[in-house]
Amino acid sequence: MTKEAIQSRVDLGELLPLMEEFYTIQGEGYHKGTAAYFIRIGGCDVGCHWCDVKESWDAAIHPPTEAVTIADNAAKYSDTIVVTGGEPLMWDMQPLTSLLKERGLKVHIETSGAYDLSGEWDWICLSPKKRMLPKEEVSQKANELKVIVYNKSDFAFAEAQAEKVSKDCILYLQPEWSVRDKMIPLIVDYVMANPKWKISLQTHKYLNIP
Ligand SMILES: C[S@@+](CC[C@H](N)C(=O)[O-])C[C@H]1O[C@@H](n2cnc3c(N)ncnc32)[C@H](O)[C@@H]1O
Ligand SMILES: Nc1nc2[nH]cc(C(=O)O)c2c(=O)[nH]1
Ligand code: SF4
Ligand SMILES: [Mg+2]
Repeated sequence: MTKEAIQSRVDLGELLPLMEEFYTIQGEGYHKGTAAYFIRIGGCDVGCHWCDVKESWDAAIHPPTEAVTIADNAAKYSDTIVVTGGEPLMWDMQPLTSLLKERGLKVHIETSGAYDLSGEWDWICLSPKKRMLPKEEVSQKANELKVIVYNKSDFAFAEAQAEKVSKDCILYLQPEWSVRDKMIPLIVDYVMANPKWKISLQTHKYLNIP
């Protein structure tokens, strides 16, 4: 395929810059503890300074991979698939998610919501970022809102984001990993004072699994 042909198939979402895929336990949020196959798509320009997957940011270093190959492979491992990144919504997720749904799989996304919603999802985890606020449609359709708490100002940001989600959306505060010892006590106090929120921890890091 020529460079142009590859690019036009990436633009259609038929090829996706695949960084890695792995079978593990969902560590975070509502589905934590559930075995799931993770598909990590490269490319993100949101620029969180504490991002734990900065190697994902440059899409150009991740090979354009057939969505059908990704779906066929994922189906061998699990009935629950988590599409993450990078920022998966930078790409058209319709081809990949319809291939996963055709195979009878439950399809979840981890997203900042900074790009328009594409794809068919059984579960949307929205983790909004101040630098690039979520699109309204993603906020409205989110099943869980997972706000990362790096400093005290993130509580006010979390409340503002909670105004934009549906009434059924489950609300989580998750400590940023590098400051967890400092922020966990503040999050504990905040959740006890504001019990519409729950705590989410990156339990996979405590379990030493991917
Ligand atoms: C790496 S991101 C990829 C998906 C998407 N770009 C997003 O931010 O939602 C996956 C999840 O990890 C969270 N995350 C990333 N770095 C983190 C860190 N250092 N501490 C806690 N959570 C982090 C993100 O907020 C997001 O919920
Ligand atoms: N086990 C595990 N759970 C996760 N939940 C969200 C993750 C992500 O990076 O999107 C993640 C991850 O990287 N590993
Ligand atoms: S939006 Fe997600 S992948 Fe992008 S920098 Fe932030 S945490 Fe990392
Ligand atoms: Mg992760």
